[in-house]
Amino acid sequence: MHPKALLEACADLVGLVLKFDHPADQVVSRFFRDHREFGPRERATLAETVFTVLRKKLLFDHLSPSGSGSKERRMAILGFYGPRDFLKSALNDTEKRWLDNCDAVRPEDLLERHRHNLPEWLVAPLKAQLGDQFWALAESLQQPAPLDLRVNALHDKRADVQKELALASIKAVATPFSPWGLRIDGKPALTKLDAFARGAVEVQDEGSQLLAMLLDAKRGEMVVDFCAGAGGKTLAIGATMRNTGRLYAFDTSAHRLDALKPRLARSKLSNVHPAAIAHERDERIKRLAGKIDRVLVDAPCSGLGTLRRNPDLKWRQSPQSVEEMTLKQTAILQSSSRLVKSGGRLVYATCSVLPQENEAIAEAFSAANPDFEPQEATELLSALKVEGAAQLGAGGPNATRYLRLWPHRHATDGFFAAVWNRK
Ligand SMILES: C[S@@+](CC[C@H](N)C(=O)[O-])C[C@H]1O[C@@H](n2cnc3c(N)ncnc32)[C@H](O)[C@@H]1O
Repeated sequence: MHPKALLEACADLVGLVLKFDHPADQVVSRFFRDHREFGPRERATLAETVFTVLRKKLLFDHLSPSGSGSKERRMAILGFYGPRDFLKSALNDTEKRWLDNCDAVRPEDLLERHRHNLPEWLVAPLKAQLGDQFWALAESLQQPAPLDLRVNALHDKRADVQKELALASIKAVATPFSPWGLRIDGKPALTKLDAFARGAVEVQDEGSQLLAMLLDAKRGEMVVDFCAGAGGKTLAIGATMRNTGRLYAFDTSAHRLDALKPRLARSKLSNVHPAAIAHERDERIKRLAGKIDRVLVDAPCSGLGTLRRNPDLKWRQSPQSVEEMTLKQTAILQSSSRLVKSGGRLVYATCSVLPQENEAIAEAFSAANPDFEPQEATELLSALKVEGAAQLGAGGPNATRYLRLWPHRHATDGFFAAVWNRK
């Protein structure tokens, strides 16, 4: 495709995404459905360009007024994903000079907000937690996330799948913490691979894999994945149960559970029972009260730990939306805890980096429920032979109690987990 046409398409898509009417990944998918003319490479350019614009929006808002053409076009030029000479062949002389001037701006001459590209309300709680490390986090949140796979340990060995991928010219390295994970170079078309079709691999961030491990579900148990969504963690848990026992996958969104079905078919798991529930106090939950060995609550959250993948969230969330989320999280954790039988395990997890959605929810739950004994999450992972598990804790006074994963420290999304055993 001609560079000029591709840049124009990038500008159109930037314009659509910056309306913030819908999540960016949905806007991008819809654009591709409506424009079948783009091949895989052009799609990659389009998607990465808009995601770069979202990641560096404050910087680009600062640089773009000095340029010419529409705002969408200026933003698309600044965020363009591809070789500079290819981009320049789509620009007029004025735009080329402007881009050279923008490229020459030195980071040290920029204001802080143009370097971290985060909304102010998010900066304070992150600095309070991280101190100087805040800048390492801010930098990592402006990069694309790596592509992680989970090998279905029920049928395949990680080393074998790694060799199989190498034969398809896909370089994959073992993830440092999860024994099931492979980290891929680039973004190859995985769905065409036999390993994908037969359910040997699923796309899943290493951090999500560690959350599923923490539940430590065993053969023959009764287990609930309370907020199962499209079942990323459900599939990992079903495999640790060696396809035995009963694993309920609950979610209030039947639509999300529908996306679990083809994945379940590929995985060959037959112990998973997806069910849409009306809300966290659904009749089904009451009937199972006190009968479940292990419950995972992968709670709905702000998603602010996934900004590498969903950079629009930093512009779509607000202190109010986070506050509303915490009410939901408290209610869901309390209700789902009723399922846990005596001696059973409860895991609360989020992909947020905010203490309000994490430690605050866990501590309030512990205070209100003395029959649930907090466990040391990193010690549980050490016992499961996760190498370097001690590095996965929160640091400070709760060094081992909570799992706290960070993009800049662990190369995973930002995740939190708390674990209790019921007395
Ligand atoms: C973080 S996502 C789950 C992701 C999923 N566990 C995975 O690994 O792919 C949170 C899920 O909670 C669901 N949810 C929201 N409110 C709920 C409720 N009251 N009870 C159960 N699930 C709920 C949402 O529909 C969403 O799918």
